Amino acid sequence: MSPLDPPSATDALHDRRTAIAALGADLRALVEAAVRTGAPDEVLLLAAKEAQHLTALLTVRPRGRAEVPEVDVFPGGIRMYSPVTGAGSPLAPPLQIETVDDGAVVGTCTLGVAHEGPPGYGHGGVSALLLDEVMGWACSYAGQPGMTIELNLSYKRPVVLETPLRVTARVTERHGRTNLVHGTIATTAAPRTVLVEAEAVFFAPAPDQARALFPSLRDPA
Ligand SMILES: CCCCCCCCCCCCCC(=O)SCCNC(=O)CCNC(=O)[C@H](O)C(C)(C)COP(=O)(O)OP(=O)(O)OC[C@H]1O[C@@H](n2cnc3c(N)ncnc32)[C@H](O)[C@@H]1OP(=O)(O)O
Repeated sequence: MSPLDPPSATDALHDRRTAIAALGADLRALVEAAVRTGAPDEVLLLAAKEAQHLTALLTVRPRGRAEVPEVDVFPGGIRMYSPVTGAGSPLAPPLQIETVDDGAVVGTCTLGVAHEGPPGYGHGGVSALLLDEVMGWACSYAGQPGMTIELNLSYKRPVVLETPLRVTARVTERHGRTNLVHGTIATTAAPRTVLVEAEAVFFAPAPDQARALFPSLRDPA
């Protein structure tokens, strides 16, 4: 099975993922509203109280720092709370891994004002986040899920907010457990005009290293 194919889910798992995604979508709308609001101070203070109430509501059986959520398929699969692809994460655009195009992994997303760097444009660190993720997927797709050990970016043109983006990555060379990966960000409307280009090195940990790094995984090998 390709790491891009979602595994079949039970009804309970499907329902849980659906509920997580619903909360994530509303939290993202809330974050975007919060960074754009012109509401008066008293409304901000009222919203802060409501946010405290929501935090208390959700602070029930929180998972441990390194615990892999039951709803996830790790590595190389669904990660509901990923800050990049996670449908349940208020931090994620979220980026959708859509297709494998001639050996390259392609993801799409649209950045909001919450991801702003220069006014009207995406933060350079957010571009790095998107590329790092899709480049990691390219390694998984090539059969070696790994961790980034080097990431170099060239920012050629600013990344416009509220514009559908296309992030691509492909493994260009493999040396043992090390993969060299090339990635780009463009708009979906002009996929040949590269806005950001990246070269990265990923390392696929050996089974012993993976066990030490991810002790909560059942079979990291
Ligand atoms: C189950 C597996 C799961 C995989 C994870 C899926 C994540 C999915 C999430 C995706 C999210 C997106 C992705 C993320 O966000 S990943 C998060 C960001 N990345 C990290 O946190 C990685 C931090 N680094 C490490 O933990 C260790 O370095 C690792 C574990 C990777 C290797 O450990 P260690 O160093 O002890 O192993 P080794 O001594 O055998 O070296 C191995 C080779 O690597 C070379 N080298 C090492 N470091 C560097 C460096 N800085 N620059 C250049 N090269 C470096 C080294 O020379 C050697 O090469 P060679 O001599 O063989 O040629």
